[in-house]
Amino acid sequence: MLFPLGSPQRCFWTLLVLTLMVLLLAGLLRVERHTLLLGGQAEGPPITNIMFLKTHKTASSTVLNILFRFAEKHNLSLALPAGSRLHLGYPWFFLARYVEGVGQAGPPRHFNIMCNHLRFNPPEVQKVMPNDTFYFSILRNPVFQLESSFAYYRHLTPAFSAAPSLAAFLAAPHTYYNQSLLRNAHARNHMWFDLGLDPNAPVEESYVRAHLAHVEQRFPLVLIAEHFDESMVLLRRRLRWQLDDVVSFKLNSRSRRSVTSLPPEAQERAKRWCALDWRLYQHFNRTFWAALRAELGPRRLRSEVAQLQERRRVLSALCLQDDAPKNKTQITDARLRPFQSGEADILGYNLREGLDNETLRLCQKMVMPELQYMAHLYTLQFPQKRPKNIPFLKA
Ligand SMILES: Nc1ncnc2c1ncn2[C@@H]1O[C@H](COP(=O)(O)OS(=O)(=O)O)[C@@H](OP(=O)(O)O)[C@H]1O
Repeated sequence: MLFPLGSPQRCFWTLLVLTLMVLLLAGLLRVERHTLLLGGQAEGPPITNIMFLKTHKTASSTVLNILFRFAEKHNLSLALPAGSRLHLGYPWFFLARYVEGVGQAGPPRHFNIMCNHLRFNPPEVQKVMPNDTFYFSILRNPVFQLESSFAYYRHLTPAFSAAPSLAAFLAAPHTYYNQSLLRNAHARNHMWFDLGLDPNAPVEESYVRAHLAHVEQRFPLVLIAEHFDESMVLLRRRLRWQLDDVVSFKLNSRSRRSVTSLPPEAQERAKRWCALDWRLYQHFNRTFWAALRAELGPRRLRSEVAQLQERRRVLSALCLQDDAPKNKTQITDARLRPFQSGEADILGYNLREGLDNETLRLCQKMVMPELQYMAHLYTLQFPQKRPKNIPFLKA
C-alpha cells in the first residue's frame, strides 16, 4: 500500500479520482444529450410560426415545398396571396392586404407560415405574423443566381431581353439597364432587392455594414444554397423538426442544356455589377458556417448530412421514376409540370407507377411545383373562395 489509511495524501487522491469520474460522467451525459437531439428528439415543441423570405433563384422553391408540406401535415395557416394573385405583390413592397383573409377592417389576422415571393417590408409583415415568428431566408452565390435569373427572366426583364447574352450584358450593363424600371429588379442585386433594400445604392462601406447588420438582426438564420444539405441540418435544429420534415427533392432546376457557365472575367464583372449581393453573400456565408460550428462539431455534421442524404435516396427510390428529373415534354401528369419561363428548361418529376395511396400522396407533395401546391393549399384553407387559376396548366 502506497499511503496508509486516513493520510492526507489518500484523501487527495480519492478526491482527484472522484472529480475525474464526475467530469467523465458529465461529458458522457453531454454526448448522450446530443445524440438524443440528433435522433430527432429535439428539445421543446417544434417551431410553427415562420416567415421565410423567398429570394429568387436561390433554391427557395425547394424550401417552400418543405414549408408547405409541414404546414399541410400540421394543419397550420398560411399567408397566401389574395384572390387570383400568385405571389404577394412582388416586385412592389409587400402590403398586408395582399394576403388572403386580411381585410381592410376588422381585427388583425395572424398566420403561422409566410413563404411566398414578396419584397420584404417588415412593418407590413408584422401585421400578419405573430410576435414570436422565426424569420429565415436563403442566399446563393450572386454569379450563379444572376446566371439562373438571366435564363429564367430573359423575356420579362427589359435589361435582359435587350442584351444578346449575359456576357454581353455584363460587359456593358449600363447600355441595357434602366434603374427606374421596377421590372429590371431581376437584373441587379436581386437578393438585396428582395430584402427590401435599394439595389442601386452606392457600395459605401458604412451603408453596406449598417444594412448587413439590419438583415442579420431581422433574420437569425440565413441559409446558403450551395450548401443546401448543411442548411437543412441547421434549419431542422433551429426549428426543432424531425428529419423527414426537411428531406426534399431538388425543384425548379434547369436542364443542362439551359445552363451556361460564365467565363472567369464575366464572373468577376458579375461580382462587381452585383457588388451589394456579393457583399451580402460573403457576409452570410461566414455567419452560416459560424452558426453551424457553434451548433455541432464536424463529425456530427457529416453524420447528420449523411442521414439526410440517405433518407433522400430512400424516398427518391420509392417515389421517382428512374430516380431522375424530367423536362416538360417527358412529364406525363400535367399537374406535376413546373411553370416554364424565358430560355430555361425547368425540370420536374414523374412518379413511379403502382404506388399505394398513402405513398402516392407523400410523393406527389414532394414533387408538386410551387404554383400547383399553392393553389391546392389555397383551396384547403379557403374552400369558399374561387380556386386559383393556373393559366399554363390549361394550355
Ligand atoms: N436542393 C437544391 N440545392 C441546390 N440548388 C437547388 C436546390 N433546389 C433548387 N436549386 C436551384 O435553385 C434554382 C431555382 O431557384 P428558386 O426555386 O429559388 O427559383 S424561383 O425564384 O422560385 O423561380 C435552380 O437553379 P438553376 O438550375 O441554376 O436555375 C435550381 O437548380
